[in-house]
Amino acid sequence: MSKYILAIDQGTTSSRAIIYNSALQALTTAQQELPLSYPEPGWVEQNPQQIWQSVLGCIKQALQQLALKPTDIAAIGITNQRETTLLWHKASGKTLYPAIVWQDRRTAKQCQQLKDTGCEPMLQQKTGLLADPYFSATKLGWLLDNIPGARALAEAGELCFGTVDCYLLWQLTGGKVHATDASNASRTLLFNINSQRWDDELLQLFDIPAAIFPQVMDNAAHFGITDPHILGANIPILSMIGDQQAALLGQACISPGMSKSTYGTGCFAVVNTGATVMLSQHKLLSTLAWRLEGQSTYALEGSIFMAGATVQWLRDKLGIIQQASDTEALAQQSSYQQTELLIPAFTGLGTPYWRPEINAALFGMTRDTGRAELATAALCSVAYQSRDLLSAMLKDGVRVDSLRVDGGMTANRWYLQALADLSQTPITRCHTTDTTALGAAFLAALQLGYVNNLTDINRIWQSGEQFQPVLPADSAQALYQRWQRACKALIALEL
Ligand SMILES: Nc1ncnc2c1ncn2[C@@H]1O[C@H](COP(=O)(O)OP(=O)(O)O)[C@@H](O)[C@H]1O
Ligand SMILES: O=P(O)(O)OC[C@H](O)CO
Repeated sequence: MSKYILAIDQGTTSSRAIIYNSALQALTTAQQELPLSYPEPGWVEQNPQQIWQSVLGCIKQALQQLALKPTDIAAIGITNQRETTLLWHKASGKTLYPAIVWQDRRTAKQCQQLKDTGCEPMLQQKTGLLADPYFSATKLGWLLDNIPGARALAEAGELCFGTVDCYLLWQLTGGKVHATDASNASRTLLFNINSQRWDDELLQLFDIPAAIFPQVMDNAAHFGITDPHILGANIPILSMIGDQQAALLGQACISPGMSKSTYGTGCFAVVNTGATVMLSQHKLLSTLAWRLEGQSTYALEGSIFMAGATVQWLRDKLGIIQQASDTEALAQQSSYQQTELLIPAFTGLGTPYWRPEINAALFGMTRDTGRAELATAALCSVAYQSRDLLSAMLKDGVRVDSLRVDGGMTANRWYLQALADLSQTPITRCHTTDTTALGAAFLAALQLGYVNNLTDINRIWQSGEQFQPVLPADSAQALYQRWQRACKALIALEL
């Protein structure tokens, strides 16, 4: 009998396929890096075919690594980078344009207009989100307005809109299923998280025809079966969930008040708020954590656009490191007290600033500034931004006493100590950095009946290393105040 679960984790910089046994132990991982392109300042795109082919390649490689046949897989679960927007022809499956990636801020002006015309409170009330180019709505509007003929085709019902989960489902089912899940839908700025529907008033506001929208399903459901031409078997797809919500589940944050922070390309701190939507007064996002059997669990989220991506910038643009892990040894040669301070607003600033038009800046350079100081500034910038998120949560009445962390950047022990020190918060690393895939696999297991309910995740989650703050609180406070002054100065510059 087939009993393995295959989780697809389609992240911003890489795709992964992980095969789990029925006890949800990860047996093998296959991974492929994915490039991003930056065709104009502020634009971030990805090739949809490359996304799909990398996923397919990883699935085949993972099966090969365990010498399994596709028929050995009982179910597939999908988790993905969220908000990234695709538009394709219903008949051919051909995309009309590259995927517009979540970090893209080409629609900053439209979002400013929404703010100027006083729409933001209504947007927040309906969707839990804010008027920012991060979300899918204005990206989709841009596609319809800028690709010749797209709007007419959309109105005629000949196009499909989808985020990456939806696009992968379409590909895996051979173009038979156009569906998304509630957690991904909740990141589009078009989905009403109270009524759990695509919102007509929002579709009108953003001028988007209803005909292009996918069906919205629970996070554990029968989404479809794989086309046998693709993998050589009919495998059911039984879960889909946005990567940050998947990590919340994979980190066993299933009770209200529990929180995690994932450090991949960006950083996303998410706290479970239970069955009620909690609207932030301090620029956090309210989002759907998951919907199971029609019952929604909500979350509060703080989003940082450049976490591990800042480390990639050191590698790919400055060329001062060979690989991301080199930052650890470099940072050991400097200290938090260094004068250099990096504000990595390479794709604008997210929570709590929401300033898509701001660019990055490096303050406090001296003649001695070198590789070590730049690496330290990069790592500390992610810790300071994390403190921004935790402070916003505290102002909203949510105290994070200790934080569960995961994601590629948490392989860096120096960074995790800096995070504990600069945020003055005890940090617990999960036994696996792949909590995202685990969340998706767990939901597929729930649908298969391998686990009974969400509390079973507590049997699977294991604590890894812990990091306690050792920097005195007043020193951390002084450093953080310097960070805040620098952010304020950069925003005030309006260059
Ligand atoms: N040892 C390390 N130190 C700092 N950053 C790291 C380290 N290892 C990986 N990273 C960063 O983690 C990110 C990859 O993490 P991952 O969780 O795979 O991201 P994503 O899912 O967004 O593609 C990269 O941006 C990389 O720079
Ligand atoms: O690629 P990640 O893991 O940084 O996640 C991207 C987020 O889903 C964007 O909202």
